[in-house]
Amino acid sequence: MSTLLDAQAEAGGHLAVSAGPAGPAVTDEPPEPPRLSWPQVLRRFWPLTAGRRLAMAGALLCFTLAVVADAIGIELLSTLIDGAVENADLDQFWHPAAIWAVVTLAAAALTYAGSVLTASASERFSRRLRAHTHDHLLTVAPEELDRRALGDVLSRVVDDTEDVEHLTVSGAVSTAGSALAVVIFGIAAWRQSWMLALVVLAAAPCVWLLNRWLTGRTHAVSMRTRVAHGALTSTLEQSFTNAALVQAYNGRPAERRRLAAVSGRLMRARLRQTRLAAVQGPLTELVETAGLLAVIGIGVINIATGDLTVGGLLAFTAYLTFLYPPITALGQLGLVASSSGTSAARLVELLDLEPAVREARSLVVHDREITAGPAGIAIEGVTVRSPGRPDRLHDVSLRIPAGALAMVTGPSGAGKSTLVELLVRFRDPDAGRIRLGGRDLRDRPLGELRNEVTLLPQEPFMFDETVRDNITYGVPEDPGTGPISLATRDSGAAEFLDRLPDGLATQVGQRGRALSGGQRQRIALARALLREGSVLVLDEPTTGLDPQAAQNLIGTLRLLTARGRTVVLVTHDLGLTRYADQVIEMRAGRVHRLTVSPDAPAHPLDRPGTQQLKAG
Ligand SMILES: Nc1ncnc2c1ncn2[C@@H]1O[C@H](COP(=O)(O)OP(=O)(O)OP(=O)(O)O)[C@@H](O)[C@H]1O
Repeated sequence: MSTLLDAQAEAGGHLAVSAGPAGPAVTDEPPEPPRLSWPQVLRRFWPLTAGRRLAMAGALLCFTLAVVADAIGIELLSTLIDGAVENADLDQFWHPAAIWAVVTLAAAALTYAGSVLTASASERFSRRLRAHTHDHLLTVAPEELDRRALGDVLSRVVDDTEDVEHLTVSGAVSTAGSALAVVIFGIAAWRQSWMLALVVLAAAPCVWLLNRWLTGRTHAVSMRTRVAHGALTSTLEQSFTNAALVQAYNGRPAERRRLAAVSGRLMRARLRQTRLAAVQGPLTELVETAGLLAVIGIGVINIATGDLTVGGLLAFTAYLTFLYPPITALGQLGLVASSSGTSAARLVELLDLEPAVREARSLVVHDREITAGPAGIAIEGVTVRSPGRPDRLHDVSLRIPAGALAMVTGPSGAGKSTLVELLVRFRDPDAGRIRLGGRDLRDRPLGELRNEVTLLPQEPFMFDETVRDNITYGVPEDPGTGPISLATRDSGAAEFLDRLPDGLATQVGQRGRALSGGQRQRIALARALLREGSVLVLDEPTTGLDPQAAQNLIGTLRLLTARGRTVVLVTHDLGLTRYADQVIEMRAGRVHRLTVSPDAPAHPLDRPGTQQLKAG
């Protein structure tokens, strides 16, 4: 199987770079995908708002009504100034004041309702998008995920989904709300005095243009911040996951330099971002103050000519204060759209990764008569290509009878793990086919196939749960104590379970750190044995086992084959091959030699009377 070192070297990754004498070389970040425009983001992600659109529309309605209520409040301010204040008459105070209080209360309630509705829609959208992305990534070939920096993948699933939400749900609602607020306040101001309304509306483009100008500058910096942030996460992730190697090889100084380099980039980008943000506030305030002074100046002239009342002028200044926030928000729209558009592109890149294999379009069974047949495996002319390199497998044909114990051996890189990947359909062959019980693997529902063919991977993967949870992983219903005891006995796990502090309830820790390598191996084996599929594929299961445990494992596997299960075991341990019914020796992607024990079960497709199936 290709190793981590291979994968990292291929990806131009951490280890490859750190090997150089140049010191703190920093990995090149993969090029960022081109940013998506807002309409593109909406087209792509709008379907995920299904079921939330009513809440979004409700929120927009609430915000709009709140703006109308605010505009009525401003009108009432004008009435109060020109009536009660101008004439010093308390009688003219109570009625408008009461209405104003009610209207303000209504505006507050509407704003609250709008915020709650938006949050409910946006949080549910985020949850759905994260689940969708997570689910999709689990259909992608595991090696495709291994190729990428984990930190970067996590940042896309956690952070970029938030940005996409912003553009699709909360940002969409608030932008529509801001646009409506500008229209409503604009109309209300126009009704008071068209001349002052023109002044107010003339100031609006200035605020908008200023924010747009700043946006362009901020975008480049925020991109740099984002990239530097991703590099920092990846560097930390690689340092920590390779901590044992770093310590054993005195790699701390190199890691420190690497971290200093990426941290420095993040620091510089953040400082630039802060400087720009610090300029934005005062500049906006300057333009707003200029607008306010213009309104007051022209207002004073209008009051002198009798075209405007003091209340009217106060109303205008209030309109200005209410108008600028939505105008500013609209001006910053470009920034939000561009930074979220970048996030969306990063997310779409993950979502566009092709699943390793596809469900069959038609699950019609062609070989009806053998669907319930034994789980013999027929590998027919299978080739797996690797661009620019020799074929990983080349025209391999094999038959493994149901109930046989087949061992696959061969030097490193011979194609053993590639064969395993094909049997569990982590990928499909580029040519040829594999049949199980007579049916092409591609014609079976994936779920059914994965229940039928159990894989024991080379690496004993562990979740940070209890031993029991790890053993029963992937079993739909709690199997109960009996089958678990049987699996732990057959795998040899029972031997050490009693010595664990809480037996089956012991927490195994991150990646099973609380267990030894051999213990992890046996728990993984128990997990595989607990599953009831008719084929068991084991990739180097004896690594980490002592000779006695390896012998016991063979005994267990022989028990399984006696019960009719087919076992394919990849091993470098040639001492084990004498227990096999078939030994398949691979070399350079081809079957070099096939040794069949005389006692080996016959393949169902080779039995007389089943010849027609070969044609099917
Ligand atoms: N993801 C990959 N992309 C391209 N080529 C690959 C990939 N993984 C493996 N290979 C190549 O395919 C060939 C077969 O690799 P494979 O992992 O199947 O060998 P193996 O016999 O299992 O080796 P080992 O005993 O070291 O695990 C090798 O030449 C390897 O470099």
